[in-house]
Amino acid sequence: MSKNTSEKIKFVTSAARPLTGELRVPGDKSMSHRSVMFSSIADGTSHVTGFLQGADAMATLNSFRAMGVEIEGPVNGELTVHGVGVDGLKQPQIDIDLGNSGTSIRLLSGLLAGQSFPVAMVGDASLSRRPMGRVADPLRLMNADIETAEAGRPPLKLKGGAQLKAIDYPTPMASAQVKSCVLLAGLYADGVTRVKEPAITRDHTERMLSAFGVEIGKDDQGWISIEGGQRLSACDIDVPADISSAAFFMVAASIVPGSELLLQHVGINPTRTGIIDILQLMGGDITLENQREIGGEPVADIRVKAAQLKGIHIPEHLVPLAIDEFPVLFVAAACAEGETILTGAEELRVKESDRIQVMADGLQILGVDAQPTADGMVVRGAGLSGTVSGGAFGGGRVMSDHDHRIAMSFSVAGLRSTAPIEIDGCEIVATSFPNFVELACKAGFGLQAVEENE
Ligand SMILES: O=C(O)C1=C[C@@H](OP(=O)(O)O)[C@@H](O)[C@H](O)C1
Ligand SMILES: C=C(OP(=O)(O)O)C(=O)O
Repeated sequence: MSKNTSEKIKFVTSAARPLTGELRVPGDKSMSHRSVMFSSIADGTSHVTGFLQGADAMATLNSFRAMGVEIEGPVNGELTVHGVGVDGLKQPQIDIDLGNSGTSIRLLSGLLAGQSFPVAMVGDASLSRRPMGRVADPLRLMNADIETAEAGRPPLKLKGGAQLKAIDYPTPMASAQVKSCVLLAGLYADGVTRVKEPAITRDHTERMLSAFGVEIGKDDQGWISIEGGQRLSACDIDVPADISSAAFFMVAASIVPGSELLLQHVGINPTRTGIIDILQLMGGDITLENQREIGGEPVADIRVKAAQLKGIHIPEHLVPLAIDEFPVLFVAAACAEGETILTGAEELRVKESDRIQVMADGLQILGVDAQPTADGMVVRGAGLSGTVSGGAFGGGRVMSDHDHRIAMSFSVAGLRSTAPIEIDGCEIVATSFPNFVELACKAGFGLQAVEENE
């Protein structure tokens, strides 16, 4: 598959065999972004291994290069970053282009709000539709001069030169990006900045800042605190495989009878393991092996065997812990016996696409009874026997809406489809999982990436 996202690629599924073997999916996207951000503003030279060489993390990396940071690599996931210190970034000569990446633009707004220079951040058509008021609001409370386009959308313009002041900020939504934005701005603020979230979200910012020597507190009321003026000391970061990428294979091996896959070296931070909990509640056969801790993050090999899944009402407290996995969980639900109900997941509507609507549209095209709701979906599963001889999906042509996770989720649906599924707009898969087709085919998928002539 091409990494050039300007080429149009469609995926076409075909007959699969049971999925077997051992594989390592690419590095965690959230940690890859943070590894570059934090090592760039650290004192000294940091080494990163396991870095995700996907378009989103590369957008973050290129923005620090544009701000004068010398970065060697990535070569085979290895980077050497010559940190410039918290006050060493330089004004970029161009607008920073963050492509498709919400994490990049939202974390960078916090990190750059306290710099002495102005900066403008832009993105692709999808990012340009996503809400930025959620970061602009707290940053304004901290005294940042930040401008958004109409309705709080990108581009984002930071004037620079503001002396930030510390705030106490209860985030209105469960969002690690908003929490991280405020904490990173807090690094540049006078006093102690505190953030409290309505539900626990991924804590890679807190863990990785600690690894760089920053003191981060958390009290028993859930307030996370950071004192401004701290410096970061260079360190080495080993990024484990991304559980959000492993999720496609967890569902795939669960729904194809006779499958058994071992997913190696996957990050199992408890703020990310909602996918495992939900699949287990549905009857999935998933076990963790060789659990260990690497660089302050828990890691394991994950063994997944085929199982007859059953429908459940997904507990709402698991929603933020599996927030990126719902597109593929809807595919699992379509193969389960009975009804699966998702509620409390309205955040899915403001991701790279409206993941509730786009998945419901595609599932309906494939013959699945999937009803979107304001904050989730109701999916009536086909069970093991399926609609036709083991199939849970009919074939058809579905849209990814240029959303990487939707494209990969419908590829997983192809494993239990009675006819080929054609998925449009799959060049976007390169944002998080550039070698998806190669690994999927190695495991037993029938999947082809085809260049589309418009
Ligand atoms: O902080 C992060 O790295 C991320 C946080 C989540 O977004 P929200 O903060 O919008 O929930 C998640 O969906 C995204 O893929 C990565
Ligand atoms: C939501 C996602 O990423 P981001 O917000 O960084 O674009 C994702 O990868 O599913």
